[in-house]
Amino acid sequence: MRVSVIGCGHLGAPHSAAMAELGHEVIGVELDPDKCRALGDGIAPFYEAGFEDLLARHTSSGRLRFTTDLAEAADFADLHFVTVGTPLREDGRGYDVSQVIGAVRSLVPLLRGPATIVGKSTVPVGTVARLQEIVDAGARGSGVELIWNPEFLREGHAVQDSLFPDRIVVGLTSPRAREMVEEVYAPILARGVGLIVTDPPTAEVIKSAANSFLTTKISFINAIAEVCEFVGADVNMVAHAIGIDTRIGHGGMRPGIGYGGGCLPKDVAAFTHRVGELGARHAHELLSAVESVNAGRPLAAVELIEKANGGPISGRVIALLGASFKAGTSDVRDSPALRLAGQLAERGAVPVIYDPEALAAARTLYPELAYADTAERAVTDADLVVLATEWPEFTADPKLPVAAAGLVRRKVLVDVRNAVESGMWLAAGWEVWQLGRQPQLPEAH
Ligand SMILES: NC(=O)c1ccc[n+]([C@@H]2O[C@H](COP(=O)([O-])OP(=O)(O)OC[C@H]3O[C@@H](n4cnc5c(N)ncnc54)[C@H](O)[C@@H]3O)[C@@H](O)[C@H]2O)c1
Ligand SMILES: O=c1ccn([C@@H]2O[C@H](COP(=O)(O)OP(=O)(O)O[C@H]3O[C@H](CO)[C@@H](O)[C@H](O)[C@H]3O)[C@@H](O)[C@H]2O)c(=O)[nH]1
Repeated sequence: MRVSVIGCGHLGAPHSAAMAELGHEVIGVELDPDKCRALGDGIAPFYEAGFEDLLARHTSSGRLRFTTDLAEAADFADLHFVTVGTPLREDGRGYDVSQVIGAVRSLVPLLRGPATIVGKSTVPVGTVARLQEIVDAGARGSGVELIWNPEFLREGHAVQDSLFPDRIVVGLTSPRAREMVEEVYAPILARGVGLIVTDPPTAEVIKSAANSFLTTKISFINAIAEVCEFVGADVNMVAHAIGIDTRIGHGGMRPGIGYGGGCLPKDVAAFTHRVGELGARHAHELLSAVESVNAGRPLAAVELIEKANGGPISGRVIALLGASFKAGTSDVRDSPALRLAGQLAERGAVPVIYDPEALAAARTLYPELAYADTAERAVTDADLVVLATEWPEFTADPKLPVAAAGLVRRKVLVDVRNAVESGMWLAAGWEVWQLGRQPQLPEAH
């Protein structure tokens, strides 16, 4: 099939490469000329595990190319994915859907014959109905189908999640639209992946509900971490034990500094606002509590760091390992690690940040903070080491605690992601502090 992917950011770029991998001929449309050029040259404009290889393979095979010209894509493709951004509005009151509206409004008059538009951006309920009016008013003839196909991929796993999703959800209104979906995803569906076919408003709510549930689970375990601190219990053990119950499950329940990134914070904020507007009082109360727990996590981390330091941190040099919002990506949008760095700096400490992939992005966003080009340089002469993003090279490489032990002023690790294998740090003489747990001391090991 000939497909276009309009908006080649963290979702659209991996999606375009995944569509080429499925065997389609793909044209990606990206407004940003630098990003567009890099993608066309097979160079990923951001780090995403496995993406650059796939991109390079399909740009050189000729099955995947990129343009800034929407008209070229309109002429070329039969099916158009819309993957542009839906940031939070500046006043925080819901999404800014102007990129989505703008993309569809520009595309529709360019379509010369039957075509299918498949929206993947995350949008508030009611957006598809607005877009349908634009399609109905602007299409030159009949035969332009609009489908909503929310995306569930996680950054850091974008390629894998695009090619091997848990399920595919589509909101559509005609048998022809269903046929187009079945054709474009045929290789995935042939593996037995479930296709959930529903109406557009239900598809919209499914996406908002999924992200709201994920944040609820994270805030739930973080609230329990707070309880554990009061009573001297161990939140990691609690999460492990309750997760064995299959109704609860272990996935997405790692306690820590809270959720960040380009999706969960804005999606739950926008949905909370929307359910409030709708008058869904209980949903509003529930989601407001989820957000409130999350907003309190950086402070909980700062308090733990102060405890580990034995008092105020003003003047302390703090090595901060991690800047991206999670491991596996260079994305620093709404990064809890950088939020924490800001709070430490506000208290007079000197955070020195290292990240294996996100340094350039972090430097651009917060040029006023201090950075180091290696983990070793970041920890040199540090009073404390804070693990802020759970990259495996920090959590699971036994060489780091040994090397760092000889470079720091004090061997104190504060792991605000509850992610390290503490045994290797304890064995190298470190104290290990984690949220919702008692500190672990090397002599007790
Ligand atoms: N990032 C994820 O993992 C993920 C996962 C699922 C859903 N989503 C949703 O997907 C959407 C995109 O998210 P993202 O993280 O990729 O955002 P992003 O900001 O990284 O990418 C959006 C891209 O669209 C481009 N763009 C905007 N208008 C355009 C137009 N008219 N024509 C061509 N290009 C245009 C922008 O230049 C940008 O590169 C959002 O609604 C988001 O909530 C994202
Ligand atoms: O147990 C957990 C899991 C995640 N997080 C944090 O939560 C945030 C989001 O993590 P994750 O959900 O893995 O990453 P995203 O790539 O933002 O993906 C989410 O947002 C996407 C955009 O909507 C959806 O498509 C995905 O299904 C949804 O998981 C990050 O800061 C994580 O560190 C935790 O604190 N504890």
